[in-house]
Amino acid sequence: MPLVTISEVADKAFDYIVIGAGPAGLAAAARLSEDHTVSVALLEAGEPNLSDPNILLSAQFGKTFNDPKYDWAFPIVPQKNALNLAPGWNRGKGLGGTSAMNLMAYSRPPKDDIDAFGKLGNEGWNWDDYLKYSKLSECFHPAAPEHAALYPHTYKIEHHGTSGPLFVSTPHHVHTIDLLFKETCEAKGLRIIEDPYGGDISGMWLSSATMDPKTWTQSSAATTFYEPNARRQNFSVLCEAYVSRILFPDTINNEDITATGVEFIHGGKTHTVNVRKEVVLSAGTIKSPHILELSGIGQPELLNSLGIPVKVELAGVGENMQEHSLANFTLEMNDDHDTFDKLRDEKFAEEQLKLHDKGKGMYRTGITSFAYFSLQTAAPDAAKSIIDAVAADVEKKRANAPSGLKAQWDMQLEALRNEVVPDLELVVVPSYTSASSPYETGKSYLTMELVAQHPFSRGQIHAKSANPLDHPIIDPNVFDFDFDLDSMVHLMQYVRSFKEVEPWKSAVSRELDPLPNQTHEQLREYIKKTHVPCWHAMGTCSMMPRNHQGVVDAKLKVYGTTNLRIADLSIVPLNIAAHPQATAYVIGEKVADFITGKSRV
Ligand SMILES: Cc1cc2nc3c(=O)[nH]c(=O)nc-3n(C[C@H](O)[C@H](O)[C@H](O)COP(=O)(O)OP(=O)(O)OC[C@H]3O[C@@H](n4cnc5c(N)ncnc54)[C@H](O)[C@@H]3O)c2cc1C
Repeated sequence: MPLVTISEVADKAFDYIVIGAGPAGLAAAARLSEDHTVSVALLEAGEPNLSDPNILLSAQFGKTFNDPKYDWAFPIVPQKNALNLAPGWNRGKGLGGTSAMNLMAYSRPPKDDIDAFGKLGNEGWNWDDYLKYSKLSECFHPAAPEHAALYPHTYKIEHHGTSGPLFVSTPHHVHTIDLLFKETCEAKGLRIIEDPYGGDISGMWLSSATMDPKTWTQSSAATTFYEPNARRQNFSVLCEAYVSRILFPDTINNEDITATGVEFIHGGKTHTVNVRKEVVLSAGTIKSPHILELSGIGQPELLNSLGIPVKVELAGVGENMQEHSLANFTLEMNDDHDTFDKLRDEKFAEEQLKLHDKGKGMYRTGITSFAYFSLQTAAPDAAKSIIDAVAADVEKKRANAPSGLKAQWDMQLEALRNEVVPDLELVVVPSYTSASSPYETGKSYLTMELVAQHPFSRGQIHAKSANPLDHPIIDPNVFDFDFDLDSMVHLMQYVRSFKEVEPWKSAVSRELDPLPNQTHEQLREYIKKTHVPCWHAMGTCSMMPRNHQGVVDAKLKVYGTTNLRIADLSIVPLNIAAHPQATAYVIGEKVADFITGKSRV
């Protein structure tokens, strides 16, 4: 059914109600509505934003940032371990959720990271199962001949789905810089990965992107799971429907409670929609715990203090939040490369736009070069003492930590000692981002993004008040463990050592940010001052046993309820070494099977 109006939803009843149209929510809703005998309503707070060139056209990264039409732009609390700075959190609003504002990199985590979910007490969660579900969504396209001629693309077709609805293809890329990075990584002794989508990502590889290879436009959850199914009569999608809470009966006894419907705000008025079978909460890592708390599910002390009647006591709601922090390392290059910077020239950009209409030009460009490796690779001499230091820190913090967190930290320490599991990431962004030096026309720049993958620090997201329109209080608590900062400094020193080898040595003209020859201490300050979130927060409704401070069980059912599930990145209990959209799609695919009780893999 095309987008519906309020009169088709308010006071009506549906078999399933899904809250939030991100990759997980839309995948779940679309899969459930494949059964024509059931009715599915999806409520999304944002606008449809369909066919919007600000979203669809690639290589204009950041175009939708901080614009309230597309972005929640959540504020966070000042970070005490990072100079009290508070870099805001972008999150997508509208059909497609954050997949409609993301940078399109498509990556899967390493096998160990997914197997870790199972080890935390979640039966049925393991790499083999993850890969099968991931392939269900994927429609993989190898590199076009014009790209394959310039760069040695490799892939293993057995790692890919070829008949799913999500286009995954090799975008146009800055092959001169991708080759430079590849050869430098080889010179540094890193492995070159033939295909990183089979659970082994340790080394350098070229990424695919969620991009339609026919139109060279962004494949978001909206183009993947909404548009092709928009005519289904049993699939009702209402936009600008801001969910304020999930409804339960007023009187409760000691039994698990059953959601009767959902309350939402549309056009300034509060409405209700009733549910016959199940509610799926897919409002993302920030808003899902918020909606749970507004509905009376969470920590009783907090809910009482806000005047929200307690329906289910669940200590883990809004806790265990883990975000990747990112720091930039900007370089000026000697030679001319086709970097995004060229699009700063309006005339050139206009020409490229015309070319895009013909399936050509720079507006097809994606971010493609990645490398993942262990701490031991980046800092062979210091790794042991760094790991001993974080182990000692964990020991100090254990006394006050819940049991689930202790189990996570133990697993993280084990993974850190295992040189096969990647801890650190480099992303090559062919663009200028320096804050300390002015941009010079005609020059080519490159930014290495540095990201630590498995932070030990844990943050929180909690309701600020009982008013659903108030943003929740977000405290990522970055660098609470010194390890999270220190490992990034070692990563930066490792990247700096690239200049000791060819071809990097001859290709880079100078380091802009941070300035050259800075000490370890100066780099710490640089990272504290300039770090930004990598937009990968997870864990606020963690899937773990209830007595380990879990919020959902292995079938994503919220503890203490009979018919409320959560399907989005908030359920991931331990952060993964990956950009997470592929995982959000997997969660949406899986929840549909949990609900129907029929496995499609
Ligand atoms: C700027 C940016 C760049 C990124 N780049 C990449 C990348 O290149 N590759 C990658 O893999 N990942 C990337 N990510 C991350 C990835 O896009 C997200 O992790 C993923 O979309 C999360 O999916 P989700 O379904 O959990 O939640 P979301 O995609 O966040 O979806 C949640 C949806 O719920 C809606 N919602 C929230 N509250 C309410 C409410 N009260 N009522 C109704 N609806 C509500 C939201 O509007 C949204 O549509 C990026 C993220 C950002 C912010």
